[in-house]
Amino acid sequence: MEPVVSVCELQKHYGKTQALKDVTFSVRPGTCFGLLGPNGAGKSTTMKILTGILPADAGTIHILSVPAHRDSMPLRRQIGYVPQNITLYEKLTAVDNLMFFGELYGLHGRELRKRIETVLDEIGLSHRGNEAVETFSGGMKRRINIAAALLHQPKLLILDEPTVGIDPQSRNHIFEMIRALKAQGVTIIYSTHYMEEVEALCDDLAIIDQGQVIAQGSLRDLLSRYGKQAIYVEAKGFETLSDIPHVSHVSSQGQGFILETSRVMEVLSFLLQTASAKGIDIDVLETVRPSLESVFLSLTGTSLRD
Ligand SMILES: Nc1ncnc2c1ncn2[C@@H]1O[C@H](COP(=O)(O)OP(=O)(O)OP(=O)(O)O)[C@@H](O)[C@H]1O
Repeated sequence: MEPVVSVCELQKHYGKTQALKDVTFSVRPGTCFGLLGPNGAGKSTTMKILTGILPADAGTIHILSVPAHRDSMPLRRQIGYVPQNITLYEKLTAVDNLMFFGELYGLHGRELRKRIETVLDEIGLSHRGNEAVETFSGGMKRRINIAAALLHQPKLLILDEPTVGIDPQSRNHIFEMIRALKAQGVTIIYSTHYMEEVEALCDDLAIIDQGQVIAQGSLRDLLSRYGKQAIYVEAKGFETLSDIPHVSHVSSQGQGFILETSRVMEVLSFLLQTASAKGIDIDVLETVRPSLESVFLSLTGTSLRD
């Protein structure tokens, strides 16, 4: 199947800062594609170029098989974009805000009112539609922003870090809404620096760091290609166990340690035997499945949380 979005060798400078260096990726129809990277990696820049807000210095973009130009209005109407910063009129009600955004997309009258009802229901805020946005929590405002991007029923929804700084309830609503949209066939591009969000939502992803895509593929592929299996151990006196065979990396986590290894069974058996021989009490010993954290670490040598 033709990709919904294909981005090829995108480059962007801000003055002397090179924000994007040959960014290339493609997004399959009806999937949720994660753009994962730390602050300053180039996620927002990529999204702004995709939506036509910023020009690229070089590279090509095809959206729905059509070359995307900044002034291509018919194409832009197929895209819903939720920027990182909330853009709402605080004094207006949620419905009046949505009226304003709907009219920008060329919707009017009964059709617009119906769409407003539907999107408010989809984001779980029907009961607050007639209240001023200034009375809403940050998470509720973010949900209204998402609703605004959905009024014109885009085929492609682009969300730039939609869960930063919001409450867990709004985050759950956003997750549910993304899953429902995907089930309706909408293609989603979702940027985040939270790995657990990519693991929960995305089919495919590109890991972006310092303006470059350093890996991309399905979540399953990346985990099996780069993810490390590991063991978590909590034991008083564990530090006295040096030189555990087949362990490639040790890091502390909470009360215990994460030992990365490709030979889980051998390391488990070594730990049990040595602890018993040295009289060390093991409080917790469990295997840890490969995570995007370990993918990022093995690709960049640093943690995404640094
Ligand atoms: N308007 C601008 N002027 C100058 N430099 C910019 C501008 N916008 C972004 N940059 C720089 O470009 C690089 C990429 O920034 P971008 O905002 O795309 O990253 P990001 O991955 O979205 O990060 P964040 O999660 O912090 O939003 C960074 O080095 C940033 O400082």
